[in-house]
Amino acid sequence: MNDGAGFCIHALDAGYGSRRVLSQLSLAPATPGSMIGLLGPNGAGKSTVLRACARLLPVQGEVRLGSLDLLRCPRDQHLRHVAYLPQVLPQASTLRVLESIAGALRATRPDLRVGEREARLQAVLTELQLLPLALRRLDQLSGGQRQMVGLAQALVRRAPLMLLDEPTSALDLRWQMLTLQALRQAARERGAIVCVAMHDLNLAARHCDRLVLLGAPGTACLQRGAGAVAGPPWVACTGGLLAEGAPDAVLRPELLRAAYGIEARVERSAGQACVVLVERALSLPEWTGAGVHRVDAPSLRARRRV
Ligand SMILES: Nc1ncnc2c1ncn2[C@@H]1O[C@H](COP(=O)(O)OP(=O)(O)OP(=O)(O)O)[C@@H](O)[C@H]1O
Repeated sequence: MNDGAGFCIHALDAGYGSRRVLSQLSLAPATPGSMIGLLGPNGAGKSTVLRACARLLPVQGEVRLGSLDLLRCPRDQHLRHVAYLPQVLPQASTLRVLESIAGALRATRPDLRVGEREARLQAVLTELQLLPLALRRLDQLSGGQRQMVGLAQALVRRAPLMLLDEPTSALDLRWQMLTLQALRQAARERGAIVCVAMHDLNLAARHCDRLVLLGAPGTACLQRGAGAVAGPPWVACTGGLLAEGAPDAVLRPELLRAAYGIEARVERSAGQACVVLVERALSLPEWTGAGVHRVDAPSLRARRRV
């Protein structure tokens, strides 16, 4: 399915009305079969990157999958190539799990024969161990169970590019592991490119080939200057791309401090994966220094009057 096409984001601008969230964001190209973890604190813009690539926001810049221009290609082409899983859980409707996954596949791949659709449905339910829930109604599932159904709706499409927004946020440890194994498998066996926003740094370190770390807008950050490839020397900047590269190049105490405002140690597991141990949250002045946006009481009152 994937013709060897890399995923590129170049000079991407995106935001909401007059609020600019991403400014000239460029990332190193991702190769087929790779898994990229999108990291950063709340509000850094991870969802905005994914929504921009899913064409859910007005954006400027370039997003390509090989030769395909994902921002301007016909909608059906985009649907065929990109599976997007939003942060919100599938709606708690009276649909059965099986119907909701089948419906997602039918809507996005009407070209597939019935037999192929059935085979994919069976495969995804088996892989995610969802068979016991197949005939249950969505409005009678727990939050984590519905999150797994959302993941199944995305996986069943077998798109060459998968964009997933915190797919493990509501899951227990076993389902977290099953989810990441299924994504890894999609990358390894089908050559899919998987881009996943996450808050669990240790899961990201263990499963992703490459990490992209975004900083909170309005905070003082460190960046390697133009290109922001992970590694010193760091220079001051505000928000945006802090670092990208292999997990051990990105998960470094000074970068975690700049991005999240935490003091952390980074150690190695027996399998040599990075393990982040958070010691404490920094106070705002410690974290942001002079870069913090302060809103004093008079200016807040003045804004309320407008
Ligand atoms: N619909 C919206 N309208 C206006 N501003 C928005 C909207 N959605 C998000 N934002 C703002 O855009 C910025 C980036 O938000 P985004 O949801 O991309 O962050 P995130 O990194 O995914 O955060 P989180 O980890 O909390 O999900 C934030 O400052 C947020 O307040």
